[in-house]
Amino acid sequence: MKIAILSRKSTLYSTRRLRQACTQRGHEVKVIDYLRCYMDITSKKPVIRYGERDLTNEFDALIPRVGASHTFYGTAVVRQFEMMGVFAANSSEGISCSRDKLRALQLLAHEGVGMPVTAFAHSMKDVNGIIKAVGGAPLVIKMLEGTQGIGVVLAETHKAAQSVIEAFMGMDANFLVQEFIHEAGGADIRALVVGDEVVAAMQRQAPEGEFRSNLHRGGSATEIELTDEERQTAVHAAKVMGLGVAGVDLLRSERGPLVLEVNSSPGLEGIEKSSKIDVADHVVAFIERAVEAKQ
Ligand SMILES: Nc1ncnc2c1ncn2[C@@H]1O[C@H](COP(=O)(O)OP(=O)(O)OP(=O)(O)O)[C@@H](O)[C@H]1O
Ligand SMILES: [Mg+2]
Ligand SMILES: [Mg+2]
Repeated sequence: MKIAILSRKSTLYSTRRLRQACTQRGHEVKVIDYLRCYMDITSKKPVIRYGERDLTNEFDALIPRVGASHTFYGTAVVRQFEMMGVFAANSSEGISCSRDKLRALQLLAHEGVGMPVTAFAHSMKDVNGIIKAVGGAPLVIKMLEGTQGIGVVLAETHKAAQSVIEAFMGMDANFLVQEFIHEAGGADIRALVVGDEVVAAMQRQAPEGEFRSNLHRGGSATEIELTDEERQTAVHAAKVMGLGVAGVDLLRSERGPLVLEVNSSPGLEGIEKSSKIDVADHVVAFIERAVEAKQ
């Protein structure tokens, strides 16, 4: 097969590993900077160009690695390839869906995927209302644009919750308010879903005195064995988002696994190193099966 990896940089760990896996499994592979793809969307036959090159009939399959800051353009490029009949490991729909965090959580909840009790509001008049909706303090407040744990705040008292929520509202920031899962103990689980199964998992543990387990906040990754329920929850969440490849973040709670979010371009470095599993190989094998089933 001819496979395109849509990525801004061929030197990134995940991009490198995916490229290696394609080659090792006997495929031709090219890394394409999706921000340099341009398209004629008006012609009857979709066209996609990359500098001087016409990519229109070049590839059988696509591995999108669209960065969070380029969702809009990146998904347009993926959509253009899809309209040319190219199989995408993650569809443009799936990527868009998971990137809109609020919408994603609403869909997951609707499909019965467990998650911390989550609420959002717009008006200052409803501050006490949303605090009550999630069961009162302690609670977690998250800015929707945040990443790597930045913009995630633990408010331990009602007063603290009120003032942080009012401050976010005053800045016109988009945020949600969430029940604090105390028993997670500063740890979360990343489950890497490929197709219908969890192929690798890791636990991330926050350092002493911190509740956020993000590796960028000093968290540490270790191997972990998931329960059947955790596996099923992760696979179900990826399915609801419509993603073939997904990093599903879970908390362990007294009422079972709770999903925090679903990532469409999960990083491979932390998880491959801590689990010692060749995740990239699983991704390419999944693409082979999907393309074969389509023919
Ligand atoms: N409701 C919660 N109860 C307990 N701990 C939580 C809760 N929500 C988040 N955490 C902890 O805080 C960390 C960061 O939260 P979250 O993953 O939601 O935001 P983020 O990492 O900034 O966003 P992104 O994953 O998109 O980069 C989680 O990994 C988890 O350890
Ligand atoms: Mg996170
Ligand atoms: Mg994330």
